[in-house]
Amino acid sequence: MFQLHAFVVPETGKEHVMLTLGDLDNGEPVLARVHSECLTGDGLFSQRCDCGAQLETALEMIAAEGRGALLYLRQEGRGIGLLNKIRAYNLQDQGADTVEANEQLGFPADLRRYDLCKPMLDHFGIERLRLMTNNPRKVDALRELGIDVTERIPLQVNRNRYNEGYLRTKAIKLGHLFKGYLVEEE
Ligand SMILES: Nc1nc2c(ncn2[C@@H]2O[C@H](COP(=O)(O)OP(=O)(O)OP(=O)(O)O)[C@@H](O)[C@H]2O)c(=O)[nH]1
Ligand SMILES: [Zn+2]
Repeated sequence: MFQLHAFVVPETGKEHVMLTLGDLDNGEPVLARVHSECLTGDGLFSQRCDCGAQLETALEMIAAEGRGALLYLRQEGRGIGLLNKIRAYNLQDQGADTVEANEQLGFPADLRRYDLCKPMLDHFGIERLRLMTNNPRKVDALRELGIDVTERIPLQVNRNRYNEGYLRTKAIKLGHLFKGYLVEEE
């Protein structure tokens, strides 16, 4: 049984969520997922990304350990918002990849920030994480905030014919670490 905690950032009014399970402030590194909002994948079962399956698997892994945390950050579409992500999907349907589509809309490839993770984790006395992610830039961003990421745990799920190109672009252009793509697992 997870506990849900809601946070609000006063400057933006954005509401974020943290799901927790077990005793988190005993000093042992916490199995954690820092997940960015994806309404289409997380809520509407879209198969063109890996978000929904990653969310489900992360929660299953935390449940299996009986201890962990999931930070659900409301930065849809790598920070460009839902409408712009749908515009980006349209451009991708016309041949652009996920990075080119962002650029054609006038955005950088990834606008996300992870600053708010620090006060959310501090609230529970969590200092060290075993982070479930394929994204080394996420690990770096958390470390720069002073969060001790003791381990990166791969979260490679839901590769299918609809998201093959998307996952490949993430490996080649965004540095994600996937087995079986250009960039091998370290
Ligand atoms: N702009 C844009 N955002 C996308 C696209 N596909 C998924 N997203 C968003 O990307 C975010 C998820 O990012 P990912 O790169 O899949 O994953 P990550 O969180 O950086 O890395 P992992 O921890 O390995 O999952 C969510 O906010 C999605 O809404 C896309 O084609 N364009
Ligand atoms: Zn997604």
